[in-house]
Amino acid sequence: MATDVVLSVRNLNAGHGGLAVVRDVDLSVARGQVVALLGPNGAGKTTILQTIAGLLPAISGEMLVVGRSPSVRRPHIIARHGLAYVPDSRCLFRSLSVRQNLALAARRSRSDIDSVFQYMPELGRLAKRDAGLLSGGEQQMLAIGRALLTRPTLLMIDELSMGLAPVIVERLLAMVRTVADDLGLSVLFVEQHVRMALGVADSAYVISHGRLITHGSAVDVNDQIEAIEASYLGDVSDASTPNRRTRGLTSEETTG
Ligand SMILES: Nc1ncnc2c1ncn2[C@@H]1O[C@H](COP(=O)(O)OP(=O)(O)OP(=O)(O)O)[C@@H](O)[C@H]1O
Repeated sequence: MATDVVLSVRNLNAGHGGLAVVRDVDLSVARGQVVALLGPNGAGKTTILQTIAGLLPAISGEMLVVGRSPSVRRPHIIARHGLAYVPDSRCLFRSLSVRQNLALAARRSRSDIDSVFQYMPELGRLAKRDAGLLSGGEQQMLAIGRALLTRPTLLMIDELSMGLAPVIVERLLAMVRTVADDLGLSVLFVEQHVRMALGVADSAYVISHGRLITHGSAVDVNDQIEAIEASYLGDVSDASTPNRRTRGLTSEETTG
């Protein structure tokens, strides 16, 4: 693996209970690159992230994640070596305060909690509030802040926009881009708001029914997106509000 590649996935077949839902997927993320993983519900995006994180076994294929091969027996190893994964459930300690949630993450890395507040001043003002009382956007910030305190080389975020209004998603995406640029962090994120995602990403992968249908620079994928939606992803004009999971990709034009 070239040193500037922090994630390399080749011919990945992955799924649940030995049944493949993801087939022959190739994917790579370079150091400092922000990469979007796009596709309709059920396409296999979460399965890919979970397999990369070592939470699901790969059926076949090769993966190097921050220089290591993920192992379901020891997923903490790649976490220790620089992978941070923010699942769509966010997994916060709801009865602990914002500061306590951050302190737990900062313990091992001895990171400075205040460095998170620099990027997310709202969280600083809410430091004493229980995580369970935060709004959805604030919870997502906390989940990302907590991940950043582990000083990752690669940050993976699943469904950043889950339950959030588009205006909040836009702010969070901009914040993620700024952090990536400032820290030289690589980011792989799953996002339903396609055009917003392409607005901040360097490159993107689009999957449908478990297969990669295209990838390229964000500009190139954006140029093809209408054809991609029409050919592979179905009509998005019936996409529901961004607060709900939708059948197709959510287009900002359809959600306001
Ligand atoms: N634990 C599981 N056991 C069996 N099948 C599963 C499990 N989790 C997901 N699947 C199936 O695997 C396929 C891919 O699901 P996955 O969650 O990876 O898709 P996704 O692209 O992340 O979708 P979404 O955008 O809705 O989160 C779906 O058909 C789903 O029903």
